[in-house]
Formats: sequence, C-alpha cells, structure tokens
Amino acid sequence: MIEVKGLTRYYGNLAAVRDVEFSIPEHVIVGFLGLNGAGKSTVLKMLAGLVQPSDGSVKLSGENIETESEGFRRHIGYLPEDPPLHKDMRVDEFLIWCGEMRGMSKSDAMARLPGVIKTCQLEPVKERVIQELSHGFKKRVGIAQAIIHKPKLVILDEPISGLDPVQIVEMREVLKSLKTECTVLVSSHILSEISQTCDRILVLHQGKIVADGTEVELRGKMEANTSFEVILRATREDVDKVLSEFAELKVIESQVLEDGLLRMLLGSDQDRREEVIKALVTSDIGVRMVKDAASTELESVFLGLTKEAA
Ligand SMILES: Nc1ncnc2c1ncn2[C@@H]1O[C@H](COP(=O)(O)OP(=O)(O)OP(=O)(O)O)[C@@H](O)[C@H]1O
Repeated sequence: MIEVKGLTRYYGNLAAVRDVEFSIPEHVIVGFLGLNGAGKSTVLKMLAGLVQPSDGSVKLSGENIETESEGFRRHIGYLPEDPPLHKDMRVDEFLIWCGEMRGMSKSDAMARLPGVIKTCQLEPVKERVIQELSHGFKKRVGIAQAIIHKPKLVILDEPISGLDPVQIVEMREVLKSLKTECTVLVSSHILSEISQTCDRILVLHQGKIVADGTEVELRGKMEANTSFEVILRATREDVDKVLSEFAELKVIESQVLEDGLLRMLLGSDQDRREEVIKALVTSDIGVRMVKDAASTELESVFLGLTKEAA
C-alpha cells in the first residue's frame, strides 16, 4: 500500500534520515519509534509530501509522491506534533471546513462528519469552540481533521504526547478504530505508548531503521542476543581484561554505581553467560548480581536495540 525506498534527507551536512526502507499493507497500524532527534518527524513530513527527500522514493498504491503530488496528498491525512487547529471555530464547523479544503463538497463533508465524530469520540464536544477543549480533546480534533477526507494513509506525529493516563487509554481506542478505514503510521518516543496499539513497530535511530517487527519479535531480537546485566566489585579496566577473552561479547551499557560497584549490560550472539561469570570469579572479581535482560522492561529492550546499533 505504501512503499518507501532509500529515503534520505539532509539538512546541510546532517543526514537526518538515511536510506530508510519499509512497506506497509492496507489496514495495518504501524508504530514509528525513536528517541528525540531520531528523524521520525522528518520521515513523516516526507511521507506527507511536506518535506522534499534528498533521495529515495515514496509510493502510495503504486503512485509516486513526486510525480503525483496533488493527487497523492488527497490520499494522506497528517497530524503534526502541534495540531493545526482554528481555535476560535466550533469542532463541527472546523472539520467541515477541513474537508472542503481537501477537495470535498460541503455536503460530502457534512455527510462524513458523524462518522468522524464517532471514531474520534468527539460527541460530547462537537458543538464547542476548540480553544475551550482539554488537551486530549484537542488532539482528537487533530486526528479528526486528518481523516475527514477519507485518506488511505493517516500519519500521526506523537498523538499521545502530553496526554494524561485516562486520555491515553481513550486515544489508544481511537487509534485502533482508525485502521478499519485506513492504514495508520503513528510516531512516539515511548515504546509502551504505542506497543499496545500497533501491529508492527519500526525503530528509528540516528536516521536509520534499526529494527522492524512486532513487540514480541523486538523482544525476541534482544533475547536472541542473550543480553544480561551484572553488578561487579571491580574496575572497568579489570573487567575489560577478562572480557577480552570473549571477542563476540558487547558492552551495551556500563555505569559506576554510587557505592562504587560496576553495573554492566552485556550482550552476545551466543549464550556465554556461565563461562563469563566463571572467568570473572576466577579472576577474583566479586559478582554481586547477574540478571537476565529478558526480564527487564520493554523500554530497556528499546534502549538495547538503539544502543547496539549506535
Ligand atoms: N528544518 C530543519 N533544519 C535543520 N535541522 C533539522 C530540521 N528539522 C530537523 N532537523 C534535525 O534533524 C534531526 C531529526 O529531527 P526530527 O525532528 O526528524 O527528529 P524526531 O525523531 O522527530 O525528534 P523529536 O521527537 O524530538 O521531534 C535532528 O537532529 C534535528 O535537529
């Protein structure tokens, strides 16, 4: 449905997005995950036709974004991080106006409105002036303006940011219901915000895709690497001497704790945990704790994936 190849964007000398490739079929909701500055907004703006790629192509149902720019945009709905709302308009008036701006007749936009109000759970505020609404409702009006013209692809940049826990639950329901009518791409820098909503997650780090899969597959990728955390009574230098015997072992994280102990997150393609611990103990290094990284939180999985790729 959407096919992205070799997508690259430079800002001066900075490669904000490098050689990004993915494709998404119809009626799937995909999460676009990355730390601040990873390049998410830049990719989303290129998909929305608002930023010109330095290289690469984007095709929607086989049509190229560059050659079919006008037609292409009619098939895209876009919510930027700050929703573009006319705050002095009523919700219903604003949405009909947005429909007309994207080429719908007023009567078509009016006919479409009740469905959009229902999908975005805006019934209680549909006749209210936008500036009087809570942050959560404003975000939902932002989604409603992105779908009023029945786009094939909806791109939502950080729709969950700044919402309170109740609004997050309501927003997840809104996002899930969107995929019945279109394909959805939603960005976030917090994995747990989108992991429950998305069918698939693309992890972006320093402008490149470093992982692509379901939440279970992303966890599996980490577990296959048998990452484990150790707390040691030793200096980093002493530990490095021991670890030099294990060429494939990567130090994912290393930190000296307040009490002088050394905490390390180690990863390897093969399971060498027992041999590593034995070698540490034999070298008189005190091993205070060994913990399987598989038991760590999902956020650590994400951090591990991005650190490994760094
Ligand atoms: N218009 C611009 N001019 C110059 N550099 C830019 C511009 N827009 C983005 N960048 C840089 O490109 C990189 C990627 O930015 P981008 O906004 O795409 O990341 P992001 O993942 O969306 O981050 P955030 O979640 O903080 O918005 C950053 O280093 C940013 O400073």
